[in-house]
Amino acid sequence: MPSLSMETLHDHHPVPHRLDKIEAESVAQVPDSHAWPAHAVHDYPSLDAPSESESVPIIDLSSASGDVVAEIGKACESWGAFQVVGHDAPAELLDSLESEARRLFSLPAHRKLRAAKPPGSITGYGLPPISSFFSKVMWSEGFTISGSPVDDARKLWPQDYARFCEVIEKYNKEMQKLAERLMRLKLLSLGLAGGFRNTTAVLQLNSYPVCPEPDRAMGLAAHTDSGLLTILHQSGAARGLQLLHSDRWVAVPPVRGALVVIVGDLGHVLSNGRFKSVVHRAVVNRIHHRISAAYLCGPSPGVRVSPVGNPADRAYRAVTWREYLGLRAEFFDKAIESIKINTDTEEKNGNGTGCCCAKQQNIAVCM
Ligand SMILES: O=C(O)CCC(=O)C(=O)O
Ligand SMILES: [Fe+2]
Repeated sequence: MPSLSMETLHDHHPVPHRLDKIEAESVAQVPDSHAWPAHAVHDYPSLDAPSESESVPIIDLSSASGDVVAEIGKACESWGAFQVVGHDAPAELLDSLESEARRLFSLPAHRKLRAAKPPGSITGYGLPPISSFFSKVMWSEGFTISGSPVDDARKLWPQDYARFCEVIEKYNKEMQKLAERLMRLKLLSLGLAGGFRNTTAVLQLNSYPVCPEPDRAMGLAAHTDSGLLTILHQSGAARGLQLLHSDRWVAVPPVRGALVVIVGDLGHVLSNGRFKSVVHRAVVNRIHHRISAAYLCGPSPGVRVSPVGNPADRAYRAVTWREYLGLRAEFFDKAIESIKINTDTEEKNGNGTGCCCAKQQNIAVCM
C-alpha cells in the first residue's frame, strides 16, 4: 500500500510553504483542523443505498430509441444530473486515467509540492479549489489541469512525464467529444438544434485518502460546478459522491463504465433556469482510497452564455465562463444570484452579442 499523504492548510491561503503534512493513513483521529461540525456534515439526511426509483437516472446513449433526448431533459430538470452509459469513451482509458491519478497522489508530499499551485494560478497540486471558502480543511487533495499537462507533469516526474501526459491528453480529447455531444442533446431537449464548438475545460483530479472518522470529515464540501456541464469519473470500489435531491443527500454509487454528468451553473443559465445546477459533495470512508476525475466543460473563451428562449423572459444576464468564474471567486454559492435579472430592466432585452445561442427557438448558433 503506498503511503498516502494529505497536505493540510490552516489559514486557507494556498501558499505551498504554509502547508503542513499529515499522513492521512496513519492518524487515528481526525485533527481539529479537519473536524467539521456535525451540523455541516449532517445538514440533511443521507440516502446511502437508494432504490432504483430514488437513484439518479442511468441513460444509455447507445440506445436506438428516440427517448434519449427526452430522458436527458427530464434528468436535467429533476436531478440536475444523470449517469451515462453507452458512451464511446473506452473503459481502458477510464482505468488508465484512474491509475495515473493514483500514481500521482501516491508520490511523496515533497514531490507533489514541486507542482503546487502558485497563488493566483488554477493549475497544479493543492487543496480543492473551493477550500478558501471554508474554515475547516477538507479530507482530500487535488490536481488541476487546464490546457497542456506537460509543465506540471515535468515537475512531478522530470524524466518520466510522457505516460501521464499521454493519458491525460487522450482522456481530455474523449471527454471533449462526449461533452459536446451531451450539450447537443441537452439543447435538443430544450427545442434547439445546434451545439458548442471548441469548448474549453478544466480537468480536476481528486484524491480522498481513507479516513479514521468519516463522520467528522468532509471530502469535498457542498457546491455546484460553474461550467455548462461536468463529466465525472469515480473510482469503482467506494461511494462518495452525493447529490442534494429533495432535501436529502442521495448517494451516486459507482457503476462500472458509467460516467456521471452534472449540470453546472452555466448549464442552468443556458436553460433559463429549467435545468438544475445540482448541489453535490463528496464524503469519505474508512476503507477505500477514492479517486475521482471531474471534467468541467465550459464554452470557448469569450463566448457569452445567454438563456434560451424569448429575450423578454430571460432570468439571467449573459456571461462568459471567465466572467462567471470571477463572480464565483467573489460570491461562491451566491454567484448565480448575482447575475439574476429581477426586474424588467434593459438588461433583459439587452444585446446578446456574442451569446452562444440565437434568440429564436429551433436555432442555436454556437461559436
Ligand atoms: O469526487 C467527487 O465525487 C466529486 C468531485 C466534484 O464534485 C468536483 O471535482 O467538482
Ligand atoms: Fe463538483
